[in-house]
Amino acid sequence: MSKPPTEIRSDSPSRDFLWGAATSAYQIEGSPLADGAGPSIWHRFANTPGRVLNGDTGDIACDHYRRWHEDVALMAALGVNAYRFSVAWARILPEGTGRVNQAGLDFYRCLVDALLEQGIEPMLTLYHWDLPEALDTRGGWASDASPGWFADYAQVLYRALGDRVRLWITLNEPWVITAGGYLYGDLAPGHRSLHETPIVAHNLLRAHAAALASGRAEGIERIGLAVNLEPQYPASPSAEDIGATAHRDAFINRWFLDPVFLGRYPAEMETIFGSAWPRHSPSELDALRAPPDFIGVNYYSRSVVRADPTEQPVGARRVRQDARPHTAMDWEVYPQGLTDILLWIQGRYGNPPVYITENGAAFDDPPPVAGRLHDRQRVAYLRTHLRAASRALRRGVDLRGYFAWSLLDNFEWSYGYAKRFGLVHVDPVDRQRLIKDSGRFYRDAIRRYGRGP
Ligand SMILES: N#[N+]C[C@@H]1[C@@H](O)[C@H](O)[C@@H](O)[C@@H]2O[C@H]12
Repeated sequence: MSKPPTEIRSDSPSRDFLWGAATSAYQIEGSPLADGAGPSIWHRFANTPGRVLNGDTGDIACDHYRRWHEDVALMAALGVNAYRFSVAWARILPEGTGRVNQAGLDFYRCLVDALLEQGIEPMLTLYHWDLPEALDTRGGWASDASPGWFADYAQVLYRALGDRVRLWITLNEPWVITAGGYLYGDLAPGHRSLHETPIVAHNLLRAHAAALASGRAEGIERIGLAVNLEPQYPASPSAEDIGATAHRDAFINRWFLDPVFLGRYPAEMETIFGSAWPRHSPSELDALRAPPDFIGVNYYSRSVVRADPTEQPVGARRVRQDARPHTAMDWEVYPQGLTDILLWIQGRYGNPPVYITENGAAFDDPPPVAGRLHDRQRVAYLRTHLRAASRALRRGVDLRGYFAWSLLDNFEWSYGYAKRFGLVHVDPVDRQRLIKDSGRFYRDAIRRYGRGP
């Protein structure tokens, strides 16, 4: 059995360092229309032929909607003291606004109560990509009304669960919501519009600010924003590659964090979008200033960047590092990038509290044999990235916790079930769960380092 990480310590600035696992509603729950729930854009998108690999959908997924108690027991067996999950908006408000579906609230209340009974801290993500279909027909995130819809939805949840849930996240990866759903079109709702993209991004930032304000009014004290961060490194010292790297860094890493912390967009955005970039007044920009109580960092890999005018709209492309290992997503395994991006946050935004809200890897796991699944590559990925997090901790980053992505093998969006990130294997036929070696490794790491003195 692999040794646990040798460098993670529990003497983080906050003694209640959280060791968790993360999931999202559409990726694990199944039963998307059960008990009065309305359809989401992912229910429609996945059931549209050609949108998802192998025609996979989240109609069953991990069947978590019916097996949630089993999964809470799994978490207890792993020894996690936190669990990050998302709420399916359309279970709570089937039409997106207005009528509340009590059965939806009851599901999440039962889940939260079961977590608390096991001493597991819930971290609730309000939005993880599954907009109610009813709101998409009213313009979705491109609608000027969308921030208000989101703030009202958030208020329903704050009032229903605010006495039990202490850690909230407004949006998961606004960059992916924007770029995947409205620019590149590989994610729901599948738009490909250069003009719509910055409008959506602006509305998401307005929505985050509105949900933060709504939470403050309800006495919620710890509200974060989860962002995908990918450190960018120039492929050469040439001015072209350095310039292209700065553009890609603005596009991926600073587009959303600069407005919420600094009240301004990166200067590169206007160059990237050209005439499609809207004119924002000073008051509109200042209204975006809504610093979260913590940043959720979703880290997977880095990019080595070369200038490429054919790669629009950024004019830059990632250069594959063939000499290094890659995951099944063809992402370079680069643990140092996690240390670097945590130190970047510390320096740029004044050392805010940070949780690593997602870190993990898809690999083509071997099949289970005799009740064991030896996912050695994932064990190595976790060990090296936990060490990378520890290096940032030792340099004063206010790191409060680490959430492995993911608890379960689950629905990987447009890849369907072809990409598996879980600490726990989910049988594709009967959905039986089996803790992988990586889950055992994580459990040992938590035992040895997570709850220490
Ligand atoms: N791809 N990939 C894995 C993982 C995805 O499954 C999550 O839903 C997202 O928050 C983020 O993209 C990361």
